[in-house]
Order: sequence, then C-alpha cells, then structure tokens
Amino acid sequence: MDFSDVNARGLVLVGCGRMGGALLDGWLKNGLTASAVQVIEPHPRPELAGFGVSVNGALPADPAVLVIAVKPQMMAEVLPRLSVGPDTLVVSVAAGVTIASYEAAFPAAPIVRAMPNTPAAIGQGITAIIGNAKAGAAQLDLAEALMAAVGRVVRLQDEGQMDAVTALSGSGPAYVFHLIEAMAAAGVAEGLAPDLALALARATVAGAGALAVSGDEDPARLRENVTSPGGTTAAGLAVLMDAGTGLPPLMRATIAAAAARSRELGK
Ligand SMILES: NC(=O)C1=CN([C@@H]2O[C@H](COP(=O)(O)OP(=O)(O)OC[C@H]3O[C@@H](n4cnc5c(N)ncnc54)[C@H](OP(=O)(O)O)[C@@H]3O)[C@@H](O)[C@H]2O)C=CC1
Ligand SMILES: O=C(O)[C@@H]1CCC=N1
Repeated sequence: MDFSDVNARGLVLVGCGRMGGALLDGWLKNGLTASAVQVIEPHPRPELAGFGVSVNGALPADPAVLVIAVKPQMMAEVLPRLSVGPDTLVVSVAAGVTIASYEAAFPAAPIVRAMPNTPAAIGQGITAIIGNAKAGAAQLDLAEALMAAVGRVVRLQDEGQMDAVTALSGSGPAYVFHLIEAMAAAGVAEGLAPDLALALARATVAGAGALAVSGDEDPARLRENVTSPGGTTAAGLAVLMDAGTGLPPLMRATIAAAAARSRELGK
C-alpha cells in the first residue's frame, strides 16, 4: 500500500494499548513513516519510544487519519477532546460504539468502524470494516489498507452486523485460547504432565488452524478426516457435538452474550 499521503499529512493514534500497539507495529512494518505518527496515550509503554513515533506532542491540523483505539467506556470522555481537519478520515476499532456516536463528534468527517482481533499482533488478524455515508471509495480503500497491514480485511454492508462480527472474530481468539486451556486441563486430568499437556494442546490448535486455512476443504470434512468409525475421535465428538450439552449450544450462547454486550456498549 502507498502510504505517501498519510506519511505527508500524518496519522494520529489515540490509545496505544494492545490493539493500538499491534496496529502501529503493523503500519510501521508496511510503509508508514514513524515521524508521521503522533500517539496520544496517557501512560505510554516504554517500548513505544523504540518505535520512533511522537508521543503526546502537538497534533497536525489536518492529519490524513485519526485512529481511535481506546476502550469504549472512555469514548464519552475522549471524543470531545479530539478534532479533525477538513480531510481527515476517522477510523475507530472500539467495540460497540456506533458510527452515529462518531458522527455526533465529527459531523463532516468520513468515518470507518473497524473490528480487528489480536492475531493482528503477528499480522494474522482479520478485520471487518464499514464506513459512514461520507466515507467514499478512497477512504474505504485507505481504511482497508491500514487494517490489511495486520491481516485480512472484509467489508460489511450493514453496520448492524458489527455486533456479531465483534462477538465472533473480535472476541474469538479468547475462545480459542480458552479451548487450549481446557484441552490442556483435560490432558492433565488424564494423567499428562502440565507442560506436556499444554504443548500438545497448543500445537494441536495451531496445526488444526493452519490446516483449516490451507485450502478450501470444509471444516466438517477436515473433522471427518480425523474421525475413524468406532474410534477415539468419534467417542470424543459424541460428547462435544451433543445438541443439548455440547459445543454448538455453548458456542451459540457464548457468541450471543458477546454480541449482546457489544450492543450494550453502543448505547
Ligand atoms: N483487545 C482486543 O482483542 C480488541 C480490542 N478492540 C478494541 O480496541 C480498543 C482498545 O482495546 P485494547 O487495546 O484491548 O485496550 P487497552 O487498554 O490495551 O488499550 C487502550 C489504551 O488507551 C489508553 N487510553 C486511556 N485513556 C486514554 C485517553 N484519554 N487518550 C488516549 N488513550 C487513552 C489506555 O491507557 P491506560 O491503560 O494507561 O489507561 C490504553 O493504553 C477497545 O475499544 C476495544 O474494544 C477491538 C478488537 C479486538
Ligand atoms: O472484549 C472486548 O470488548 C474487545 C472487543 C473484541 C475483543 N476485545
């Protein structure tokens, strides 16, 4: 991606925690010039100095992009303190907070809501984006390019889908990490040493994830490839796939709860 306009006019990043930091790292590895970046962050982590960006300094009058990566609960306090230029694209990664909230703060601005996830920290994230009416093709392309620096990007047509996206792929890495924890704990319960159980669980999830994205094979087919008739996997899956007590109803409830929370955060 050609970031020359952003490098010339500047990018302001508000909030440089886990997600803001991952984004910044990805941008700097993909052509954004450190001197073009101004970070606003009350407690900058020491490693931020190593990035070579400006922290809590004077803001450019008309930055190309203002990226908001603070907690949704901070938004009411943070938004009134921010300003944009006549040609600034606003991008927010906050869960729940609606485009209408940003439009109230920046009435003339093109605005893009984005929902990344933490594999962005290693360039393996997936981000969904959607813009307001003022975000035209050029602004959506710029937002997509910024998020593509940390992984794949999909575009939504309906902001209402953002709650489900947040619940699935935004929060999703946590579910997978918990799966690793649960598999390891079960291995320990079956007699494995904790280190060995964790190594086996970690590598199994990583390998299965890599296989799942290595081709077009349906995940159901990949599952069947593991499942010998009358074998061990079939015995395990009978528990895991139980329609009443297994993973499907549990995952349904998990994602419904996360989506409901996303909707709440938007109020
Ligand atoms: N973590 C995730 O998996 C994902 C998070 N998001 C969204 O990203 C956003 C950030 O989340 P995350 O990175 O996890 O949270 P973090 O708490 O790690 O980062 C938020 C950062 O914002 C800083 N901050 C607080 N107040 C201000 C302020 N007034 N001005 C500027 N910066 C401020 C915080 O500083 P301090 O800690 O000192 O208060 C912190 O460094 C959230 O809106 C979240 O919904 C989206 C997708 C995935
Ligand atoms: O837990 C949260 O609210 C944020 C949004 C998606 C992932 N983390």
